[in-house]
Amino acid sequence: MQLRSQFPLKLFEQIQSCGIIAVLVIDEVRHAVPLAKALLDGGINVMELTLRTPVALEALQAIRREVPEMVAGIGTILTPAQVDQVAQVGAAFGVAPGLNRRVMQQSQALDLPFAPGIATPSEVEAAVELGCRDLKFFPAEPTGGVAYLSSLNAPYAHLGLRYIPLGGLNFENFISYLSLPFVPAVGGSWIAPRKAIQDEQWEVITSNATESRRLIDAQNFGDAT
Ligand SMILES: O=C(O)C(=O)C[C@H](O)[C@H](O)COP(=O)(O)O
Repeated sequence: MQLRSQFPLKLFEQIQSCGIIAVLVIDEVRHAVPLAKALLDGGINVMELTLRTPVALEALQAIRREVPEMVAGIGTILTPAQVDQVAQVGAAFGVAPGLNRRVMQQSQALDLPFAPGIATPSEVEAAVELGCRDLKFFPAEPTGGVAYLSSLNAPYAHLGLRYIPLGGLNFENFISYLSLPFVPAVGGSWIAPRKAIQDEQWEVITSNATESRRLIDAQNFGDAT
């Protein structure tokens, strides 16, 4: 079985070389641009704005306009109609906490790079059936972390699946995931928690990003492709 990445090579390489997708819950559109700049200043150029707040799509448009170096995707995509909206505003990619066949098919129809969420073997197999090679592992820590993911992937190792773990990651644990050869990047909200965004703590966010990037650079990871 030959699976193709849902992500075009350039996008995959951008995600892999950043190593971290900053997950963001944004309450006010005016926070979008300073937030994106704060992340960039700390060396993080991949972000996911979640559709948990109504301003996410407008925030993404502002970032595309004013901070074009930022690779901005959308998360928490739960319906095919949301896939349409996300593709229309030019998101770089989409993700969801879970696997929804209709959402996946719509993203394929619209050529929106999309990684569905998986946490069990049955979900992995459903994603594989839909032709997915790139998966989001969610919620990573409560499900069993690095040991669980290694076990989960073992029967599928010949398929070359790649996982982006999210859920419960922080400064202490995210590096351990990146040492797995089938993990090109991780994601999470530890760099820019919702409260820090609400309080406009841009220097804190830059410093969290810088520290996270420093931890990655201190390792010597092999090529995870
Ligand atoms: O809704 C989505 O599409 C998501 O991407 C969910 C996020 O991955 C997690 O909410 C991040 O979890 P924390 O880092 O523990 O806050």
